[in-house]
Amino acid sequence: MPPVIECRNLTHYYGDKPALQDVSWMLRPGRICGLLGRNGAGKTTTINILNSFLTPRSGRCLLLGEDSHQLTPRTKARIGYLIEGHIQYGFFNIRQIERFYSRFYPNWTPAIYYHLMSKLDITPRQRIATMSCGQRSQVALGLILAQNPDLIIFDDYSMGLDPGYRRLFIEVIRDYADDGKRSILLTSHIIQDLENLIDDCVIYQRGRVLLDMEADRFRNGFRKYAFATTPAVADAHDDARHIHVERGEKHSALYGFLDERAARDELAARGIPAPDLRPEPITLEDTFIALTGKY
Ligand SMILES: Nc1ncnc2c1ncn2[C@@H]1O[C@H](COP(=O)(O)OP(=O)(O)OP(=O)(O)O)[C@@H](O)[C@H]1O
Repeated sequence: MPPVIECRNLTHYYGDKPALQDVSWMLRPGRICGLLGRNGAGKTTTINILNSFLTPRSGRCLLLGEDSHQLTPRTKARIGYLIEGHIQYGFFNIRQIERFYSRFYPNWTPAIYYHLMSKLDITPRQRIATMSCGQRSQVALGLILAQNPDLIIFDDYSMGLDPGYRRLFIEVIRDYADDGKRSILLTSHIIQDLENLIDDCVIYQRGRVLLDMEADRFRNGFRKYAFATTPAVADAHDDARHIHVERGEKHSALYGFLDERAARDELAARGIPAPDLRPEPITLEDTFIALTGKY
């Protein structure tokens, strides 16, 4: 099966400042992919190329096999985007906007929309402009899901959502992709939300792909080992091998795709004694911070 999204050697500059440098990755059909990275890493630039707001300096993106800047109407109808700003038509209420949108989409499925709306604490006549930020996001989500797209791209869906709405959003997305036929790309800084959602992750760092792998390999393979700090311990970051040593006051840590034996060998090779080395549990967010840095 051909990829649903394919970014090929994307390079983009704003003036003479590089934002993306030779970035390549793909989203396979039926998968949920998290595009992650610290502030300014290049995620929105990529999304803007995908939705053809931006033309890259070089390289290209294919969406459902077509160039992202030359999508046919048929292919456009198979893609839903949730980008900042959500809904422009704030003067409608939820019923009016549903009727308005329904005319543009051949596969429109109102039940998906109204199911989600039934979970919101709003009155039927309430205008979208008077709803809270989180409620407007849910309306936007409902309007996208009702289009029944094969591919949905969410840029920073979590902005302004409280934990309850974030949870609802995640559950709705998971259910939507449950049949394994729809594909989803999302960006978010709330890494813990993605822990049990994403199948794949692509992590950017300063406009380059730092890591691109199945989330299970990432979740299960990346480990943290703690050991007592001694004078021999110094901070060290080997981005190419994804190995990091963090010196703490009393306890230090080694992070990497390493089993315990490889962790001992790694420290020994660095001249760091660690007789008390022990594995410690690690979350997806810890992993992200270990790989991309705290500051
Ligand atoms: N219109 C622009 N003009 C100049 N520089 C820009 C412009 N848009 C983005 N940049 C710069 O390009 C780099 C990548 O920005 P981008 O918005 O793609 O990052 P991001 O990963 O989406 O960040 P965030 O998580 O903070 O939204 C940043 O250094 C940013 O300052």
